Amino acid sequence: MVQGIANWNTEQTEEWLQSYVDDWVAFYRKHTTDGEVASYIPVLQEADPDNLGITIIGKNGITIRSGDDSIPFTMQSISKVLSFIVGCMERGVAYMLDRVDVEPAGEAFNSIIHLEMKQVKKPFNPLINAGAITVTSLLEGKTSDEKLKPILELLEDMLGYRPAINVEVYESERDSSMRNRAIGYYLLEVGFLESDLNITLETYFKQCSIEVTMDDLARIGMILANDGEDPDTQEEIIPRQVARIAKALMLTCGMYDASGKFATYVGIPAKSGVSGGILAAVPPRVREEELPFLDGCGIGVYGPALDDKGNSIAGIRLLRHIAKQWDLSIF
Ligand SMILES: NC(=O)CC[C@H](N)C(=O)O
Repeated sequence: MVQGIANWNTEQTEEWLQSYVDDWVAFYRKHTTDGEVASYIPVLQEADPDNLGITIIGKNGITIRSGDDSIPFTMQSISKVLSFIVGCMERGVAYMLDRVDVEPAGEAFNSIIHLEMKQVKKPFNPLINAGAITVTSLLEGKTSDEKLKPILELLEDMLGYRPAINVEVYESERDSSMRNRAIGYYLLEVGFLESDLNITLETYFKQCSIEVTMDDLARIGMILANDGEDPDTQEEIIPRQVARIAKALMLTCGMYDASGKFATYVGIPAKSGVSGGILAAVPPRVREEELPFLDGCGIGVYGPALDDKGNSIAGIRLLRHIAKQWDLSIF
């Protein structure tokens, strides 16, 4: 560690961190060839598999951006964190947790088997498709646009602008997602849905198609890391209890059936999506004095080449490296 860094100003610190991150992104970009872009939603196949980038937003406005940092992409499964948060804000935590469990499923994100085989009373968790579709059905509003509005408003509160829905991606998923329809029909049959199935699925496909950038994910991550408070304004955007449950879910279920490995080797609450995005929140804790500015930082990653679980292959390796180098694991 560099002597005296604790006394550096923001600019010096940024420069120092930036040089490391640039090297690491250049190195891990080569790893993108080990993965493949998602193809089951046809439009996602158009992404450039070589892309890799990261934004870190930390204390005192410290911002590190590296790699392909301005490419917009759709949230996909990352939106499940937001719909769950909005559900808790609208209905209350107890109402939501009565209807969706908080246990890792240990199956693929779009699995249906665990619902049937174990005859469960509620879906395993809000971050797999069965749970997320159930959560979407619990949101207030009669139309998909009414259900979606509070999600977009929450994003606007965090980001300072209201993100748009990528209509091409929405239509592509809507017209190809037989499996999500199958999950939806199963949920309907067992009585888990509280809204019309078609409206629920329409909302779910739209929330997955909300377009963001790595900077946006890093800001959301920073607010979650700080228990729902925007550290710049001290404003509470997400109730503390809800933000903490969201982080617990991200840590235990956020990377699908690779969540255990991610917790072990990276140790940061995170949520991925099949577009290649990763949202990560680094909760503050007592650290070596030299790196205080990374306490409570948010990280956004984009790398559309995925591993066989549906997580950004180079993105995960990059995060693992950064977490190790900078001691970011919460454990
Ligand atoms: N893992 C994901 O990102 C999945 C989201 C995608 N929209 C789906 O439902 O299949």
